[in-house]
Formats: sequence, structure tokens, C-alpha cells
Amino acid sequence: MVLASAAPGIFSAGLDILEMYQSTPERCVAFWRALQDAWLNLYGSRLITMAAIEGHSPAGGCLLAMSCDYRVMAEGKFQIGLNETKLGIVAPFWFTDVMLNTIGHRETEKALQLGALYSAQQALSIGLVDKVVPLAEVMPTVEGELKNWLQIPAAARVITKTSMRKAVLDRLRSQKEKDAQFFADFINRDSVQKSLGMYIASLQKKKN
Ligand SMILES: CCCCCCCCCCCCC/C=C/C(=O)SCCNC(=O)CCNC(=O)[C@H](O)C(C)(C)COP(=O)(O)OP(=O)(O)OC[C@H]1O[C@@H](n2cnc3c(N)ncnc32)[C@H](O)[C@@H]1OP(=O)(O)O
Repeated sequence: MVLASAAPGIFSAGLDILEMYQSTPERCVAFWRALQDAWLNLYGSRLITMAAIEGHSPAGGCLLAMSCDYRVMAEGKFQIGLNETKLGIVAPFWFTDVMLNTIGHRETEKALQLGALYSAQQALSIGLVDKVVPLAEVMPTVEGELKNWLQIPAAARVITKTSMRKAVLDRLRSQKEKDAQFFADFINRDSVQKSLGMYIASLQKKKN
């Protein structure tokens, strides 16, 4: 399975910030449950999963990419990373776990505190993506890599993948409702709503 985007220049802009702003607790819980299930299915997928990152990939976009087995990113101006702290929010523990599994403890600690967004070359240097190529070559490179992965006996590959990811998946599975409730409480704090409001305004200002 290849994750790619139909929007030129954007792999994924992350979670819909407007869903987290001035929403109701009930809607926040439903929103979060949908995200949890999507992520559990992706990270726990038995399929070979690859991200064709042909554009920006902040926050939830970076989570999607990191949850795949292999990442190819377009060189140039695009950025990738977990930038949550820049919005005044905090990456949930399962976002952090996936980043830890991808780039290790020291880089994750820096990346998360700073809300760092990396260029493709920087992302390559810390292991956040596996390959950087010109934009037009992203999809052919993914397809070529997929052929390599498909050579591996499926059962052996799936057992290996499952055992590598089980602990992180189980950690969320065992506390889904608590996590959803925590999200709804956290996101509706006055201080968090204020930060989100300012961030939304800054996105709109950038456009004008
Ligand atoms: C004690 C422990 C505590 C733990 C607590 C944990 C609890 C949980 C806390 C909460 C965790 C939440 C996790 C959040 C994850 C996320 O994914 S948050 C989203 C982060 N995303 C971003 O920051 C991206 C913002 N967007 C951009 O930077 C740019 O838009 C872009 C992606 C780089 C593209 O730029 P460009 O091509 O120039 O397009 P724009 O003109 O900027 O955008 C077009 C329109 O789209 C709107 N938009 C962009 N991104 C979003 C978004 N994520 N959500 C909603 N809307 C978005 C943008 O405002 C423009 O809108 P219009 O002006 O109406 O056209």
C-alpha cells in the first residue's frame, strides 16, 4: 500500500486544526477515536506500507509517514516533522513512540521540544526518511523499492513487522478511552484554545 497525496505540494497538513478549535468535548472524543483507529490500522497493517512524500508533512502528516515501512521524500522546499509544540499542543505518547522507533531517543527529544520541521535532506540525515529524490522520481522510486520488499516471503516479513511494532500498538490499545478523554480535556483548556486560535490566525495571515 502506497500513501500519496492528490494535493500538489502537501503530503498531509496533519490533523484538521479547525476540528480541535472551539469544538465540543463529545466531538473531540469522536474525532480522536477515529484517529486512533486509523493509526492502529496503519501501524498494525500486515501489508507493506510506503509513503510517497511529495510535499509538506507536518504533525499528523509526519505520523502517517513514520507509520509506513519505508519513506521516500521529494527534495526541495518541503518540510516534515512533529511541530505540535509550535501550536502550543503536545504530541501524544503514541506519536512520540513512533518517532522514538524511527529516529531514536536523542533526536526525538530535540525534535519534539523544538517542534522541529526538517528539510528532506535534514530528515534523511537523522533517518526520518529513507530516501530523498527529485519530485518526479518519488513515485517510481517507491514502486522500485516495493518490488524489493515483495521478494521477501510474506509470512516471515509480517511476523517480523508485527513483533517489532506490538509493544507500541498495545500501549495505545490498552488505554484508548482514557487517551481520547485526555485529548478532549487537554484540547479544550483555555490556554490551548488560545494557542490554537493564534496559530490559525497566523496561517490565515501568511496567506494574505
Ligand atoms: C502531560 C502530557 C500531556 C500530553 C497531552 C497530549 C494530548 C493531545 C494534544 C493534542 C495533540 C494533537 C496532535 C496534533 C496533530 C496535528 O496534526 S496538528 C496540525 C498541524 N499542522 C500544521 O501545523 C500545518 C499547518 N499548515 C501549514 O503549515 C501549511 O498550510 C502547509 C501545510 C505548509 C501548506 O502551505 P500552503 O501550501 O502555503 O497552504 P496554506 O495557504 O497555508 O493552506 C491552505 C488552507 O489550508 C488551511 N490549513 C492548512 N493546514 C491545515 C490544518 N492542519 N488544518 C486545517 N486547515 C489547515 C489553511 O489555513 C488554508 O486555509 P484557507 O485560508 O481557508 O484557504
